[in-house]
Amino acid sequence: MLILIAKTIWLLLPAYTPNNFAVVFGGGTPIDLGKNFVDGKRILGNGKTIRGFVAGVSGGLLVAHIQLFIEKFVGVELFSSLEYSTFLLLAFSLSFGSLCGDAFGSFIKRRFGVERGASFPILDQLGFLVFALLLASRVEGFEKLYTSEVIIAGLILTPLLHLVTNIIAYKLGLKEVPW
Ligand SMILES: CC(C)=CCC/C(C)=C/CC/C(C)=C/CC/C(C)=C/COC[C@@H](COP(=O)(O)O)OC/C=C(\C)CC/C=C(\C)CC/C=C(\C)CCC=C(C)C
Ligand SMILES: Nc1ccn([C@@H]2O[C@H](COP(=O)(O)OP(=O)(O)OP(=O)(O)O)[C@@H](O)[C@H]2O)c(=O)n1
Ligand SMILES: [Mg+2]
Repeated sequence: MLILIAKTIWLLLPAYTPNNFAVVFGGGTPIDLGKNFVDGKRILGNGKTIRGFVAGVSGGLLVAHIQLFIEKFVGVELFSSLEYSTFLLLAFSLSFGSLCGDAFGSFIKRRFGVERGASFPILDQLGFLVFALLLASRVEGFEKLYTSEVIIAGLILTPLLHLVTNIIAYKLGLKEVPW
């Protein structure tokens, strides 16, 4: 069970850490350039910035490469079981998909009139992961690594990890809210 948990977190880190890097390095021009949707509300809001998106995807790719190095060092064969080009596509799909899912979550929250920064349970905790996995599922060899056990474990673990890391971020003064 512990192996499955560690394997799941390991395999999902390239989808998790973009959110962390976005918090740390985000800010500046919003992705929606401050514009409103047809309903008169912001498209995404000020919580989704271009710098946060770019830093987040880059951070996810960086973490994935550190993981690849660690795997080769300790002799674990997960990401390192893939051709490098396939690994790169998988890491990019997870990172890019994660922040696209995060942005889509913001789009939905704005449509419901939920203020930027307000909590929207389930969507906040899982939206990014669903997008990341959907995009990554198109990559050859995905199902070899992301088995149904890993995906189910990820869907259960992620809300808990999301809560814990948001509380850590709030305590570190990186976020105004602990969610
Ligand atoms: C390279 C390797 C091997 C590991 C690097 C992992 C890494 C860089 C972890 C840092 C993640 C962390 C704990 C950050 C805390 C402070 C911080 C910057 C938080 C900011 O993010 C908060 C929040 C923002 O998301 P939001 O926009 O949706 O509100 O982040 C959301 C959290 C998630 C999406 C899930 C995050 C979960 C993790 C990053 C997993 C944490 C890793 C462990 C508990 C260690 C387990 C590792 C192994 C090998 C089993
Ligand atoms: N593409 C992104 C995603 C996140 N962030 C930064 O990370 C913080 C936390 O992200 P999140 O909780 O997803 O955004 P919220 O501020 O809660 O905005 P929303 O209500 O739209 O989710 C954001 O405030 C923002 O500073 C960013 O700059 N760019
Ligand atoms: Mg939020």
